[in-house]
Amino acid sequence: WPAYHFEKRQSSDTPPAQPEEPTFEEEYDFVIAGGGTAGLVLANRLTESGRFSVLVLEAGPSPEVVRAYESPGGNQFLKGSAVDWGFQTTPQEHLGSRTLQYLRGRSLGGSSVTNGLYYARGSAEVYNQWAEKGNPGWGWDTVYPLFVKSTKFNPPNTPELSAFDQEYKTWDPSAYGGGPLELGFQGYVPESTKGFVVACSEAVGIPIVQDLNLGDSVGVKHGTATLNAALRRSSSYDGFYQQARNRTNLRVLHDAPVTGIAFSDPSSDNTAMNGNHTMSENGTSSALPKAVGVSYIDQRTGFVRQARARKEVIVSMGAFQSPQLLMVSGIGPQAELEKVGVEPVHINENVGQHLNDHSVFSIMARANPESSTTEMSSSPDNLQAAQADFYDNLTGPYTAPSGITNGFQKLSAEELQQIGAQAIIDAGLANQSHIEYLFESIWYPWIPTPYYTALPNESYISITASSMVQLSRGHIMLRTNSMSDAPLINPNYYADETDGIMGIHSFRYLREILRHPALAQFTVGENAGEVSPGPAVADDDDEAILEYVRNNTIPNWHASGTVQMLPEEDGGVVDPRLRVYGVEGLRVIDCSIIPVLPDVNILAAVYMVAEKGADMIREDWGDVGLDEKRKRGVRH
Ligand SMILES: Cc1cc2nc3c(=O)[nH]c(=O)nc-3n(C[C@H](O)[C@H](O)[C@H](O)COP(=O)(O)OP(=O)(O)OC[C@H]3O[C@@H](n4cnc5c(N)ncnc54)[C@H](O)[C@@H]3O)c2cc1C
Repeated sequence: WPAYHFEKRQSSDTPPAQPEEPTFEEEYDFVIAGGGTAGLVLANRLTESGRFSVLVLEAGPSPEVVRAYESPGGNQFLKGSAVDWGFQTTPQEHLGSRTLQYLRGRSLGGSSVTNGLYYARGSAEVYNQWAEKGNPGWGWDTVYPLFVKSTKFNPPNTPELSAFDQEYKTWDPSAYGGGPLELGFQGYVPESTKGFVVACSEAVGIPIVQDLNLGDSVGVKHGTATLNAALRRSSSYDGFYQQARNRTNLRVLHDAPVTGIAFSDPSSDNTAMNGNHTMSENGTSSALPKAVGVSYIDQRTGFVRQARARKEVIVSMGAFQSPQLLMVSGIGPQAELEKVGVEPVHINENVGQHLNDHSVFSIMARANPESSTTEMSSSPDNLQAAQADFYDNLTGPYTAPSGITNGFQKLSAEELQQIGAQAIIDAGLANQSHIEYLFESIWYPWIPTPYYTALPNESYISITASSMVQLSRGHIMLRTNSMSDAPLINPNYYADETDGIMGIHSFRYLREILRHPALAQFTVGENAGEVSPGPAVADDDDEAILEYVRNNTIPNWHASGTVQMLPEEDGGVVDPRLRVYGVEGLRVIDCSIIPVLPDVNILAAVYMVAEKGADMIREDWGDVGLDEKRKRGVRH
């Protein structure tokens, strides 16, 4: 087992280093920058065989500083907490210049610790497109076993299943394996949720299906959640990290933000931060600069440290900070690097570009208190009672997030053409689901709406639409050359006209779902209880509908594509083995590499990307035969 160098290599009797030469205090085979969803999957898989040493550097704390993360009902307390980055977008040109809060997990486990708990894989067609666009080995048939491998399904443990449970809490056991990520169903389900499922089916024609995780993403059913059998969140921290944490070849540091990547320079024998100079590890010269380590701040001591990666640096800092780290380290668009005075290592105009995301907007309706979970959060007493129910008996509304029952609708080619959305067909997005409908048993989202003010003595439900074929693209740009400053985040929602067409169309479908008697029976007042927008927006007034959509849009939190896996000439930053173009020894493995957004929420895809990334790294470094070892019962 290779020894680590935890101590400073230099002592008083060694000659001082050249000024531009980093002092690597530690050495590992792999250094992973970012201990989030993907980062901790990699940490687990790369230390599994015992052949490699791995350092994970995570900017945020342990998630246990915000214990609300573990309970489904505690989800409402995470935004703005110590485990959220507190990002804001730039003013959104097509949303009335609104600045949006953009949530991102900031702890070990990253956004898998703070997300909405919904788990689904999307359509086979999407992954087949990943492959067709120049990424062999990423088609559905190849990646499906990796989805299975990472997950384990927990059947509901309620002794007597309700009618709803029996009808809609369904799953196909063959779609899940014995992996560290646990899946199951939320506990408490308000009756209105069933109304939503039936309304999706009868009003909009979305089929009720047994399972959405088999490669066909069209359908509606009760959602699969990242919950364990005790209804606690299963994140990459709870699953992948806990399984691996005692391995002696894994070192995980939280409160350790990465500040830059060190590169070797093939034309020189030195190593420097930001790619100025260096030599490769074994002294051989290479045609390309090689990532040889990272710098980071150890926040427990306040000291800046530098860790050497003998084999590779892996960046897993998510859609905003992965491209930011590449850029401040010298890989990015020329103008962007020049703007902040970063010396280039490799100019690639695609870094930070092509930001692809889903956004949502909702309509809200007054509801019977028992059909909603509004009351749970309406007073400290109510919340304490709900928490007691959860922690003492595992019952009550705190056993559920506010909503993870979603329906996915596919529009026919004729319908897309008829509404003026030919661009979606042209973009190759005809054979997948097009609109996601989400049910929330509360007022959602939490932003103020100019149409109605939620009142403390009323209960609400909300139904939400999200286009799964959004064509607008945004970007990430640098504010400064420091990782301490948040990047400029511009998702650019509704820049593309077709997104507006889809918004108007899905608004009308939302109303049809709400007005269907199966759901309307749980509402209070006229117009199926609709208070936002209510009568201010007529069914046939496209302009007013679009205005409403623009006023109520927030992110669906699926930012991706800023370090796309595509040929460089087609907009790519990483190749099909997730290696960054133009340099050696550097991969990016997280949501930022996704080249075509899945037609669903993207957590499952991120776990799959990390599983595949780990497989490829092990293959490239000769760590094969793992399955053989498993068969022989070798344990690590
Ligand atoms: C509020 C919210 C709700 C969501 N809901 C759902 C859902 O219900 N279902 C679903 O499928 N998807 C959902 N998503 C999306 C999904 O959770 C994310 O796409 C996915 O978790 C991203 O994984 P990642 O590994 O790419 O990034 P992350 O998990 O965000 O990990 C990146 C990590 O890098 C760390 N980092 C950043 N900068 C540095 C630095 N300088 N040094 C060291 N570390 C750094 C971060 O702190 C973080 O831990 C949601 C996301 C959010 C934010």
